[in-house]
Amino acid sequence: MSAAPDVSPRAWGSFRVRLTLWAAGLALCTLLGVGLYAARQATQQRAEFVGQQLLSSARSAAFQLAVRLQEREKEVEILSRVPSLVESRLNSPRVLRSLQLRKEINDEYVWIGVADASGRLLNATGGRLDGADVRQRPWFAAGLRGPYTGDVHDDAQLARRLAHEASDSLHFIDLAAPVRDHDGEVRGVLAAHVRWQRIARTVTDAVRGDPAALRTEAMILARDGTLLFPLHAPGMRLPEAPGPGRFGVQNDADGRAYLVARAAVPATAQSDLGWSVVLRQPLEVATAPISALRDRLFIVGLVASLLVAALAYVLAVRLSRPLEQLAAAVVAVREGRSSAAFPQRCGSPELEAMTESVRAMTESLLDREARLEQANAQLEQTVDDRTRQLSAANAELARLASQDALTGLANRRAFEQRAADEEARARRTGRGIGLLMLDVDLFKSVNDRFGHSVGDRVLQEISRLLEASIRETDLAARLGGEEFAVLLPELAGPAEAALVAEKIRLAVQGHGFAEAGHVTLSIGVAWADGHATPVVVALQRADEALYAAKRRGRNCCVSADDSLAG
Ligand SMILES: Nc1nc2c(ncn2[C@@H]2O[C@H](COP(=O)(O)OP(=O)(O)OP(=O)(O)O)[C@@H](O)[C@H]2O)c(=O)[nH]1
Repeated sequence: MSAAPDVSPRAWGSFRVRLTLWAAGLALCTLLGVGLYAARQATQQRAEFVGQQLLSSARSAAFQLAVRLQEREKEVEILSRVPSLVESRLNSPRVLRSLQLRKEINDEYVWIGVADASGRLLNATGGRLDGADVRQRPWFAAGLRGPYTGDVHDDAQLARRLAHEASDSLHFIDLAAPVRDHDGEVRGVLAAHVRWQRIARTVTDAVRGDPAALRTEAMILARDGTLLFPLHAPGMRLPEAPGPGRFGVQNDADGRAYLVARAAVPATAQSDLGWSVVLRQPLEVATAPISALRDRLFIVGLVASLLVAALAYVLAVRLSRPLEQLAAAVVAVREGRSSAAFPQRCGSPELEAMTESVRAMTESLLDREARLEQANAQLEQTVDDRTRQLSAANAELARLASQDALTGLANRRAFEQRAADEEARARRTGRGIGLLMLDVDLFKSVNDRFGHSVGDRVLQEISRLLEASIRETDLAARLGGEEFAVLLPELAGPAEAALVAEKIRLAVQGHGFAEAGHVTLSIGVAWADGHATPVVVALQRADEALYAAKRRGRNCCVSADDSLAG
């Protein structure tokens, strides 16, 4: 037999909690899934947008850097053609004055000097380099041929001589232009060293002005990809920097992700150094608005999930309550309680249909059970009746088995049974049993004269006389035909038995039979004490005494002892 289902409140509570958790979890997963997908898309678009902005800023910074460099190139080229340099001696104070004025106008120049065509420095701002041999300087050889712009280089010796010690001040750009006389003959070379830091700062200034460039780093790369600016890590290379005019996402050596945009610095009128400006911004900064949006979406999703959970709980309660009532009603029916109450309102047609079906099924089962109980009760009543009838029939059978049909007296079998019982009692009590054997005298003639039926009625009347003559504790029996016997238990002695016999004889003798007149009895009397004379023997003796009475002329009582004596 299968176990009954658990319909306890705990089970229903678990159902509600599970439904609520499923709904909340589903809502949270859906919202998070959609939110994360949307945030991912928005992050990509934001990165694209910011990348374009960075690229645009990089292009602008590269252009400004080119303009700045070109301005310096133009200044040196113009300075090489001023009248003082064309006309005066290159080592004259006038030339020095022109150089110094030029340097004072723009502090990007760290040094301006002029060398003669043989490579000897004749005049220079600061005066410390005068007379120096500059033939090995790249700017000198190039400056003899035409305007020259050298790439960024460090010059510790120059810096020391100019009393510059900061590392970012050790880097310079060399500009040079030939100094010609009116005939166009080269007289010397004008050279200027520009502080690279000042030139390069153009790109940071350009980026700093962009409010969107939060935590944006500006860099300048040489043609070979090495870092020219800033100079805190000279010689550094950006890993997989995008090509000029492009942007992308890169990780630095520490694994931090950056949006990187690279723009080529346009060539100036006299130089093409192959620089490029690189701007990079941490990806997390670039996509910070999306991250904030994602966080807000997460909170909104969480709140929405809680709302969905609350709604799901209300729904679960509404769904489970009628089911709970239905289950309780079914349990009440199963336990035979009369308090089974089916839910009245279920909230949905399906549940109401199911409730109605269960109610109808229950009523049908209860009706069948009642009818079965009624049938059982009827069956039990019938069985009881039949048992009673059977008991009565058995009792009747027992009675018939122990009773003489004609006279209603005990029959031989009942007499012998009773005699055996009394014999056992006599052995215990020591009181004897009187036994009488009786026979109707000349009964054949009664039959012959009045008919057999009159004879029967005579036998019946004699039986009543016998019963009337003895105690209730005595027993009269018809042994067969016209022969009777009487058992007289608990007598004091054989004399008492003889007295009873005589009493019976007199009663029959004195009785007037309606149809047959007078009838007499012959009676044999014997005594049983349960020890020396058992009942069987006493009956034998009584029978013999009866025959003795017959022989003496009938209508008399003969005791066994007398008969033996006679
Ligand atoms: N009506 C009637 N007669 C019976 C019944 N049983 C035995 N008898 C008759 O009783 C008679 C007995 O006769 P007997 O044995 O000759 O004895 P008796 O005529 O009584 O003579 P004694 O006993 O010598 O005095 C028989 O005629 C039996 O038919 C009975 O149940 N009813």
